[in-house]
Amino acid sequence: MNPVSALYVPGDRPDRFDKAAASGADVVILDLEDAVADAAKAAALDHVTAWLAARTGGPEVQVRVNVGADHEIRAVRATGAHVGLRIPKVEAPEDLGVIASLAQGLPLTALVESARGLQNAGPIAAHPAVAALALGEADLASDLGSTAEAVLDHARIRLLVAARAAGLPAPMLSVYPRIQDLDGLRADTERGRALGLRGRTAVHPKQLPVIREVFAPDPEETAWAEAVVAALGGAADGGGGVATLPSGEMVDPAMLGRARAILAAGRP
Ligand SMILES: CC(C)(COP(=O)(O)OP(=O)(O)OC[C@H]1O[C@@H](n2cnc3c(N)ncnc32)[C@H](O)[C@@H]1OP(=O)(O)O)[C@@H](O)C(=O)NCCC(=O)NCCSC(=O)C[C@H](O)C(=O)O
Ligand SMILES: [Mg+2]
Repeated sequence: MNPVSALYVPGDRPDRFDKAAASGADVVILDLEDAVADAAKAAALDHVTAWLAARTGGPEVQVRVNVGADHEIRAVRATGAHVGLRIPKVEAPEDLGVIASLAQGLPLTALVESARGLQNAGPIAAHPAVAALALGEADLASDLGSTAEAVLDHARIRLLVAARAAGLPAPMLSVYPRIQDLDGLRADTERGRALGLRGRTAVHPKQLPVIREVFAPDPEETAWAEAVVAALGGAADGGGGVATLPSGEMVDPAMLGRARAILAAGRP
């Protein structure tokens, strides 16, 4: 199944690393950036690298490094752990040159968190070291001076288009910082899902069940996808053709890609 949930844990809270790994999140993000005060950054890097070096299994892990902190990438690389690197505040593909060479093949998730980054989302996504895009909505709102839903939706859509045009997966949604407001989390996550984003990053384990529920395979969508594949199986492989579903909907190969993606996303 594609990852749909990720949990941030501050790098200076090693007491929480194992909890995060056992939380059921598909991805654990060890944060060295904004969740860690400047005075604690060196100790956080030590905690993160020690944990990575000792780790023997568990969910996918990413490390969010600081802007310009090449030594952090070197230190993570030196652990030999196969982790992803989450690169904050990427504004242009040139920002990734040195990082990509230091990363030596570790997959990069580029965080787009500014107007300039959003303008350059296409070229950033096309950088060969970039495996995924993600939006940093809090920083973006500060840069734009707007928290309007329409502005946020616009940013989400632009990021989705940039990612898909570069052949990358649909981005996950950014964090929802109001931890106690699970109804608000659900509503906002459903809005993001309807736009086409897939999955969400969390800041607290209690947010994970809501995220998982919103991104669970939708039985109606799955039934539609199965019907499309059943109706078009032979015709599409043979180069085209139309069919009519029992519901009366006309379908042709244009719908087959989406149907197959829905079925693939629900498969373990
Ligand atoms: C937000 C928090 C500081 C809240 O911490 P706290 O008040 O201590 O939480 P609780 O008392 O409710 O904790 C209950 C139990 O859950 C465990 N817990 C809590 N949070 C985590 C976590 N993130 N990972 C693992 N485990 C967690 C506690 O240990 C308790 O367990 P137990 O004692 O066994 O009952 C805190 O949740 C936190 O630090 N969250 C992560 C914050 C973070 O990383 N932020 C940075 C990413 S978001 C961002 O940067 C924005 C982005 O860049 C943008 O621009 O948009
Ligand atoms: Mg940010």
